[in-house]
Amino acid sequence: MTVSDQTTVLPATPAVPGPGATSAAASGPTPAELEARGITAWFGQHQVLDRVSLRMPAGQITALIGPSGCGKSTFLRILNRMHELVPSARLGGEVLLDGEDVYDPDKRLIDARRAIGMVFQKPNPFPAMSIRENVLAGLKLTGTKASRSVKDELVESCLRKGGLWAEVKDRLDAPGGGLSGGQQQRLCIARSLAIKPRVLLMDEPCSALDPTSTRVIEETMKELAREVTIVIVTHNMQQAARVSDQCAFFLAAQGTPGVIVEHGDTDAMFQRPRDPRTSDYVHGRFG
Ligand SMILES: Nc1ncnc2c1ncn2[C@@H]1O[C@H](COP(=O)(O)OP(=O)(O)OP(=O)(O)O)[C@@H](O)[C@H]1O
Repeated sequence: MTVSDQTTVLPATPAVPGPGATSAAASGPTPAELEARGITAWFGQHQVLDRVSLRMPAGQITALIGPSGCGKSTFLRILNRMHELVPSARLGGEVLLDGEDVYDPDKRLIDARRAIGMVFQKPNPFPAMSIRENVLAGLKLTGTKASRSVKDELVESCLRKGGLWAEVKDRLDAPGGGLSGGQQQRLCIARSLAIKPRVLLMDEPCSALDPTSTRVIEETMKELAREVTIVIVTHNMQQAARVSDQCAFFLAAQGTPGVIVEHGDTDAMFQRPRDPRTSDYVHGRFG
């Protein structure tokens, strides 16, 4: 996906701590396993994925890698039902969150988006809102009431988890738009965490950032993986090798939909790939 999604980040993650959430900030969410089974996807008549299956283990970081246009972002957006926002989009297959069908017609869309948050390529805080208001935006959007102390606790805990607290704790009322790009992205991560997702999807979250900010976000991701399963799309092979536990290599041969060529433990994928196409890709020989 080469465009950021300014309008859908909050509707994609609109959930909030439950009623009476006095320990909302203190109690951590539990990471969930996500499993895609036989995912096939289309935009109109254009089929972009063909029977893609992948298990993304709880509490681990799974990196989706592969050349441009092979369907990584589409796959990611299918995981939290954002694909269906595109009018021409269709899909087949199943997505299971800890064994429960994310697309079950009896389940509410909001629950899927609550459990499976998303961070986009381009940092997209609400620029005029304060840092504090940005973190709490999910609560505001859904009209959930919480006491000042609960909100304070939530703001601090999410900013700490996002690796931003030390840099902003003395200016929580300053506008989010005044932060650097890397800080804005960490603010977006904190905002996603405020609704306590069990899985966090990240679509090239560092591609607009400098190397220093990138490393800070990578450290943040590794810390977060203890409490939220992470699935990241990245074009940066070093990043995939540094942060992920598992990798899935997507490829779409000329004129055919994307498939997963190989997936598994990241070290093995980089050091002993089974498929020569994976070897060529991870060693920079194409893509
Ligand atoms: N909203 C859309 N409408 C129509 N076609 C789309 C849409 N989004 C993506 N596609 C097409 O689906 C295919 C897969 O795109 P996708 O963005 O998922 O690939 P990707 O692997 O994430 O690419 P990149 O690495 O460049 O972001 C491409 O052919 C793309 O043109």
